[in-house]
Amino acid sequence: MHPCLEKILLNEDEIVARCKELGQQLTEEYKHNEQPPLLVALLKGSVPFLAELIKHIDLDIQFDFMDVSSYEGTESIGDIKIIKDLDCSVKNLDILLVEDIVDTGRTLKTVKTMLKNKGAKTVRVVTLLDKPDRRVVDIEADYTGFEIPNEFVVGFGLDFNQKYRNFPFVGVLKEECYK
Ligand SMILES: O=P(O)(O)OC[C@H]1O[C@H](OP(=O)(O)OP(=O)(O)O)[C@H](O)[C@@H]1O
Ligand code: HPA
Ligand SMILES: [Mg+2]
Repeated sequence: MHPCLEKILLNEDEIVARCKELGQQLTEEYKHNEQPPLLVALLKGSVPFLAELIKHIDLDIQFDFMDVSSYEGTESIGDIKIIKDLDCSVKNLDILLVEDIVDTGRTLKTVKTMLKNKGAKTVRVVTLLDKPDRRVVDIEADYTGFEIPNEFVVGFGLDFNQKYRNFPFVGVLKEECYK
């Protein structure tokens, strides 16, 4: 195991199995919709989750990316910066926002409001991880892979200072590696 890891919280098989369940659930939820949803994934953390999830959605979906940033190291800085906006319009579309983690909830709340203000018909959220103990704004995902305790996690897209996103599992970072 990597020397900066305390433990593995979710292994690859568990994550893939949960993505399959979520994909099947989303297929059911949207299959009678007028139009398939546009998946909007937030760079960079949600990329591995998006890649796994879409294999299991049996609909003619499309996806696009936004890049917003609010973290320096392990600290949420509160102020959400847009680094890259969507390439396409969301007007009258059913949007499924794809996140790796909902932590304080600030990113999700801000992006959800932005998409609604741009005329999205509906905005729902699917997240791989939810850390409810850390929430500072009132927001919940519609579909959640796993609820996790209040520990700083890395892997499957999640980073510490841009590192460890490529781990095929989610692990807890040792405090001595970031404090
Ligand atoms: O609920 P919050 O406290 O807002 O935190 C969650 C957000 O923070 C992280 O993104 P970050 O801004 O670090 O960008 P990244 O995806 O490129 O790592 C993570 O990927 C979520 O998008
Ligand atoms: O626990 C986390 N790990 C990595 N990035 C994050 N962004 C919010 N929470 C986390
Ligand atoms: Mg991050």
